[in-house]
Amino acid sequence: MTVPRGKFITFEGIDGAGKSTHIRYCADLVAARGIELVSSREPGGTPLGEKLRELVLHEPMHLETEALLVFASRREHIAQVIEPALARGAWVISDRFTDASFAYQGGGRGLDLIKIETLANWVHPELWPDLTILFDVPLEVARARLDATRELDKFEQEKADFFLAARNEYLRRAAQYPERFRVIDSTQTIEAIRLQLAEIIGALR
Ligand SMILES: Nc1ncnc2c1ncn2[C@@H]1O[C@H](COP(=O)(O)OP(=O)(O)OP(=O)(O)O)[C@@H](O)[C@H]1O
Ligand SMILES: Cc1cn([C@H]2C[C@H](O)[C@@H](COP(=O)(O)O)O2)c(=O)[nH]c1=O
Repeated sequence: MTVPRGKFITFEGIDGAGKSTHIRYCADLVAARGIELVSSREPGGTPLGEKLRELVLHEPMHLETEALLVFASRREHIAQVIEPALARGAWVISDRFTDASFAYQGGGRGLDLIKIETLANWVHPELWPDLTILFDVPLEVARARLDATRELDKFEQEKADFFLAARNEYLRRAAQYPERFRVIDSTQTIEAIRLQLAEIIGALR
């Protein structure tokens, strides 16, 4: 008997938008349907990917090196985690994927979007998420949430212009791919966001 392929769901948003807060909740929604759920993140998700994450988040580097490293981490993540899980019918929720490269390396750092498109076509020509949930929030709100919590990494220390450009690129992609993206107004309460998420995840078959 052939197993139906699993669903690939990605969570996106600028740092502090609130995506990580909702991953466990969505994972539980999926698991409650009796579906195997794999929860992962980028950069990272594999032992090598986590080493690359440390470099990307903490070492200064050329913007193209940064782009190449996030795609190297992604290649490993797809080969070791995402594809095997989808093939056995599991659903995968990844905290970020290639839309983050468009937003951060493209929007934020100003890397030519054609180069990111080229890397995406090389690394995952056939694979795109079935659903991308974009947690959208004004920069001031995201910053206030971050400042209240932890020590900031290299990206989180970027200036307002970086995040404005990253947010704009996310919104541009959401408008370009409306069939894949769902945009959540992340200034709402956690409870209100959960209600929306339950509807979105519940509709995914
Ligand atoms: N809707 C919300 N209302 C109020 N506070 C929130 C909301 N969502 C998240 N928070 C709080 O904001 C902080 C940042 O949230 P979270 O870590 O989920 O953001 P994130 O988008 O995953 O950030 P990063 O990408 O940097 O990991 C946390 O302290 C969390 O409790
Ligand atoms: C996948 C990906 C991520 N980034 C950046 C975005 C964030 O600042 C960090 C990841 O940290 P998080 O708090 O776990 O979300 O990495 C990036 O610049 N490019 C990417 O492709």
